[in-house]
Amino acid sequence: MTTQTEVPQRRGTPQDSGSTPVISVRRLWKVFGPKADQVPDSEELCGLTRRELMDRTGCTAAVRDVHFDVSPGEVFVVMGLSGSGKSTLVRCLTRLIEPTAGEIVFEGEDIRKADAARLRELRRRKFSMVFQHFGLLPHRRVVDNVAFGLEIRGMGRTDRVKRAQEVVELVGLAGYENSYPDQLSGGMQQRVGLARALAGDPDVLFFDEPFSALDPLIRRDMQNEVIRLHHEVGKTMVFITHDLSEALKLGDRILIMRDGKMVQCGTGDELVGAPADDYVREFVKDVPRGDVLTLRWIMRPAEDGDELDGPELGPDVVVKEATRVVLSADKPVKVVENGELLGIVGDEEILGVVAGREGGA
Ligand SMILES: Nc1ncnc2c1ncn2[C@@H]1O[C@H](COP(=O)(O)OP(=O)(O)OP(=O)(O)O)[C@@H](O)[C@H]1O
Repeated sequence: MTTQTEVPQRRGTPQDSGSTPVISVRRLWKVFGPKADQVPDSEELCGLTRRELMDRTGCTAAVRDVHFDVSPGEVFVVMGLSGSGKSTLVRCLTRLIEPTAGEIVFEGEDIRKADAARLRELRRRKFSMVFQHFGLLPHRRVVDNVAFGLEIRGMGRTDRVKRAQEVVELVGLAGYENSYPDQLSGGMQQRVGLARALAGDPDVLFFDEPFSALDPLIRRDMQNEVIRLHHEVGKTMVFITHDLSEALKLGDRILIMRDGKMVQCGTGDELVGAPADDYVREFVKDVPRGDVLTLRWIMRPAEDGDELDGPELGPDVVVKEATRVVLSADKPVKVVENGELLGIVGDEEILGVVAGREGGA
């Protein structure tokens, strides 16, 4: 039996692709094991598979030559199967794990050069993490868990309780301020985790498989919660998951990893419409294509004889949302961007998606 991957509606992409990246990663390596730092510099060792490298040197290359940029306000998802290097990669970004080689620039600052004091400062003020195992302090009430980071920063009690109260309300936990973690369900505990991460008003939120331990309905609620919060607070987010539907739902862009290497980095429609290889193709094969592909992927050039006075839609409209307009129009829909006619879409193209005939995967 094949299961269809659920793909809820993606929201609009907020990132401004022309802006300076918040995080910029170049040639990043993390190798565990003896003489790890020799690996990235050795053409011969770099060419080995993970298994061969382990057999030859006893080293595991968890992250291999990864590069990407994260734009301000973007939700950037790192996706891959267990052991593909997601957690190691994201922990390298905040130097919870020391990278072996490569460059990580955060808001213009070379993170690899930061000393211990600067790293502490960055972790307190600029980064926040939300983990799968919520990491709440059991003997502290919700409000004091949320205020914990502010306390460490030295904020006075009145101010930190006021701020904690605001974020408790923001994540929908008003009324539970005085509860203890073990009095809350898993989903609610993770809301406390979210509130705690937001309390210090960080520049980037890192999520390490935060919802993996939650049951599917709660998980869906929490995904929607992240989308809502993202709309409200507009934070840059880096989100690890092994779940494609979660990646497609949350991610403006998705980096797919395999064996420590990046296989493809792109928007959901790029991964589905133009998978980089068979590995990605296999990943995305059960995605309902009409939910992800946009008109850009299915339009055809206008030809002589096409009637060009039909309705207009933009190229980034998702096929599912365009279906009604296209099928009810008696002329092809024009795909127009900045006044320029890019192509047309008629019943044929829409039905092609339904039948899985359009190009790409
Ligand atoms: N401290 C370590 N020492 C040696 N090898 C490690 C260490 N941490 C991770 N690895 C190895 O690095 C590889 C990547 O691990 P990582 O935990 O980053 O993957 P992941 O994609 O996050 O997997 P999961 O979803 O299971 O957490 C794995 O082969 C893992 O065994």
